Amino acid sequence: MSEAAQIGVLGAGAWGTALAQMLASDGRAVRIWAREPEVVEAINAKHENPIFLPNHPLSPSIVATDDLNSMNGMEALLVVTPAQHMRSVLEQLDNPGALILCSKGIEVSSGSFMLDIAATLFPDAAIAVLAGPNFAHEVATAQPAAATLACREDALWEKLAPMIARPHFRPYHSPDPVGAEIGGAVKNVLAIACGVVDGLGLGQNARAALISRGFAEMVRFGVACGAEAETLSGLSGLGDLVLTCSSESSRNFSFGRALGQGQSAESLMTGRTTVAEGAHTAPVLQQVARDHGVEMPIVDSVCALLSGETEAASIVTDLLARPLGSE
Ligand SMILES: NC(=O)C1=CN([C@@H]2O[C@H](COP(=O)(O)OP(=O)(O)OC[C@H]3O[C@@H](n4cnc5c(N)ncnc54)[C@H](O)[C@@H]3O)[C@@H](O)[C@H]2O)C=CC1
Ligand SMILES: O=C(CO)COP(=O)(O)O
Repeated sequence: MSEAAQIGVLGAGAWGTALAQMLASDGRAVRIWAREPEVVEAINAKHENPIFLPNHPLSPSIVATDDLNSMNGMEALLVVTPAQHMRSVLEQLDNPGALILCSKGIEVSSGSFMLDIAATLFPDAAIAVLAGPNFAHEVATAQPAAATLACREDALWEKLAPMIARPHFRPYHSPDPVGAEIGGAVKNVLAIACGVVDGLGLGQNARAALISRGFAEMVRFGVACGAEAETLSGLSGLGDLVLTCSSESSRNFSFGRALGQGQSAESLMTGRTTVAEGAHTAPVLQQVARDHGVEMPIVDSVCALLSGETEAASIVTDLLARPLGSE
């Protein structure tokens, strides 16, 4: 029997489950909250999560629960719900300990970043952001990965880093949680655009151009929202952008690819159990960017495609037809 868990994971989708497995890879006790009773049952009885992370055996030191109350009072709690559900889940806690935000998105109903939601709900809590180029299935199989663990206070980094670091998972400190979370939220929308280009068969040059110009949008937006440009050049910004824009393992890239191949956004969203965060974030990102006076033409194109206002083929023509200017 292992000791009581000091670290918890809120949300047992692919990423929450993979993080729990990474944390438990040295036998440490980890408690994970799952929304679905069948996920709780499968993790506890069979040490697997066939719904959200199939074919990955899990450590028996991971204990799942459907009781949110039992997630209070832990030393650290990784928050890994989809962005649109983070508020409603966190609202049910009253004393969650240090929060490590791992969701990548902007709340549609309020235009809020995850950091702002968590800080409003728990003004006294220590809050960090964990973000980087990290596909769940690779982290779950202990393939090497690195991520940004961003928090303003050095003391919090010193407390959390040894709780999170494992031989195959290396966190790097950043003092800029705003930048770390913006990189993760924006890259999902840009990955949809890269998927569209792939689905249309437009080639590698076009994709590299989109990644570079998308990164310029990310930096403009981030800096306008108070991020450091340096953070956006790191793991949680450029690193995650490159990963997500280059692989069919990305749900956002695959979503965009299907759009590029002619499927509608509506049909791709219907009945979906896994999350393509960029599809939710795109319109609210566009709005927040406009509020800050920031131009994001690639994000605008993704929004037009998602709303059915334009077709996949014409978004690329429209981008190429923009007035010529400096890089
Ligand atoms: N999968 C990955 O490789 C990575 C995912 N992320 C981020 O982690 C977050 C979670 O994504 P995944 O774990 O991949 O999810 P997933 O797509 O594997 O699973 C969907 C999740 O949504 C939850 N859910 C559905 N309806 C809900 C509701 N009403 N209230 C609360 N939860 C609800 C389900 O319980 C499940 O945990 C996202 O923001 C994603 O961008 C970050 C890094 C890597
Ligand atoms: O955030 C991720 C990798 O860092 C996962 O990307 P997708 O949500 O597009 O699968």
